[in-house]
Amino acid sequence: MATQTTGIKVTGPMRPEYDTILTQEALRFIDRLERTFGQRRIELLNKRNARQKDFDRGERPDFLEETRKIREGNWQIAPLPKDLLDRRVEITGPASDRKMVINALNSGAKFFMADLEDAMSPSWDNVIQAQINLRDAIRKTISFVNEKGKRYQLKDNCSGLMARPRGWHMIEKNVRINEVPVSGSLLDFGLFFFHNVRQLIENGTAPYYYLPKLESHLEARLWNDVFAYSEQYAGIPNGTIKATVLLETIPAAFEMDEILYELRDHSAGLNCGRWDYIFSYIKKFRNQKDIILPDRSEVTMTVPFMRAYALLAIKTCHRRKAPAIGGMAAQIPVKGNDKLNEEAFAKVEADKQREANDGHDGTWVAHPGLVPVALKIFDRDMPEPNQIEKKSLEDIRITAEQLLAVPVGHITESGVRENISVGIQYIASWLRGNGAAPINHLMEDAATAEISRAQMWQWIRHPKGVLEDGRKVTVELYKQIRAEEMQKLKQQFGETGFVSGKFEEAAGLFDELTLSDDFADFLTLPGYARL
Ligand SMILES: CC(=O)SCCNC(=O)CCNC(=O)[C@H](O)C(C)(C)COP(=O)(O)OP(=O)(O)OC[C@H]1O[C@@H](n2cnc3c(N)ncnc32)[C@H](O)[C@@H]1OP(=O)(O)O
Ligand SMILES: O=CC(=O)O
Ligand SMILES: [Mg+2]
Repeated sequence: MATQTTGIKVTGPMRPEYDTILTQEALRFIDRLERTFGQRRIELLNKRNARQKDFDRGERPDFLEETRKIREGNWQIAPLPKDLLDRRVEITGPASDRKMVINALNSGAKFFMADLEDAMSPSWDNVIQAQINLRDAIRKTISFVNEKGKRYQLKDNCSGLMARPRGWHMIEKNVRINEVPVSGSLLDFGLFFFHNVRQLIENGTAPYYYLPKLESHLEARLWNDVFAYSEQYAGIPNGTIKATVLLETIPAAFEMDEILYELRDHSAGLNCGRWDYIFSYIKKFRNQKDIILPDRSEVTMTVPFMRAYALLAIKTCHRRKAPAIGGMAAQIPVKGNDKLNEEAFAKVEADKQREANDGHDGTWVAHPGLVPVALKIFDRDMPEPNQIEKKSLEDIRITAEQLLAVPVGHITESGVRENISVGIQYIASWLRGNGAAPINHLMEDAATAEISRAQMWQWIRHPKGVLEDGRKVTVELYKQIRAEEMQKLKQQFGETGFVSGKFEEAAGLFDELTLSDDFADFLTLPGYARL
């Protein structure tokens, strides 16, 4: 690989093994990426801000006139490599948790999406431990011994691997060039690529990624250019890297074709990231007087705007011969309560059944116990490796109005309580270094917590933020319910657990996110300053 002296510096602590990831050569590559692409990243983030101002003035997104030719053209993505043809079940989990990485790869899922994004709190130790874990997993040397002496290692036939780097908005403050933090996305992508590209190719696969939170095809173009540059740097053919874009923001829903087109040499399709998508709907339209969402529990995949987006993703992908992967049901197994457990499994099953019927080519699960549930449905209803040829959805037409349709529903006191309590509990977990948390028997990650805090912000300020019993959601009501919910948490966790669990700190951040008139783009931005 090329050499060049650099001004890149690691300012985070170096613990055992960190020097095997943060090598001079790897840092040189990150330096090249940052110097080549860093400025474009900032410009694209500025474009997001400008677009938000349009939405705040009442504008609604629509399909772009300037890219009509791409939407109407007859092109396809490059043929998929053999191991990406069948993705019927993918399991996800934080890449920093060594035991979980092994369990995920042994789970029977086709792929493990190793998360360096919303299921992983980006503490320095998590960021580097994740890279150590993935490097060892790819070389099949990974092992783990738990407190009882149980040894974990990989089975012979384990899942394929995909990595999800942080989104374009995140920085890595512990690696700097001329004192300026590098992009979290480029660091995560780059370290994984640098250390594993050769080994992955030797294993008969390649570097595969999931790309989160894209808001436009120009952001996809930036990723594509990063991929092409990296392939050249490593001396491997263009198109070796493959990436699945998480279709999880409202503006991106209007640019599905364009995103696939930009990445056509590197595309492995789209995934319906439902939780961020709901968050994006609230965030983008938070200042529009006719748009408001009901309780989080009522915004399911069957409400019209969510349904429209999933169907459009399948239709668009299949027209371009790309896979359309489904999303994550929040239910996880419930230990020690058969009835609740059965209900949770039934909900996941219904979700996966809907996805298979609609034409998705595979789906996500949050827990190894759910792999068989999703497998059973896709094995039965998708005997072929995918449904790209079978489900064109040609007769379905999705309009801009359908993508934006405001769902009807209720805002309730229990919805307010749940948002406050779950939001604070999740942020506390995140501040403790754990970005995926089971709360009230549901999987919570940064995206689900974003919904909770964004709803509170909007309900307080929006004229229609009124409870079904007629009370307006106000700052006073928020403060009263927050105090009551904090009291409950104190009782539940005890005085010591409450203090060590960082609940006060989390509530402070939740207050800031809810009460400040400036809506924070992501909770992980002020959160990261506290890590
Ligand atoms: C909106 C989005 O971005 S979705 C994608 C991001 N979200 C995620 O990736 C969440 C992934 N899921 C998880 O992290 C976990 O399942 C949680 C946090 C929700 C629940 O975790 P736990 O409470 O530890 O689950 P539980 O106690 O049932 O674990 C039982 C076993 O399953 C394993 N396990 C649980 N979830 C996973 C997983 N996703 N991958 C691999 N193994 C897992 C545990 O390691 C544990 O193993 P052990 O029996 O060998 O000790
Ligand atoms: O990343 C997945 C989501 O639902 O958000
Ligand atoms: Mg997401």
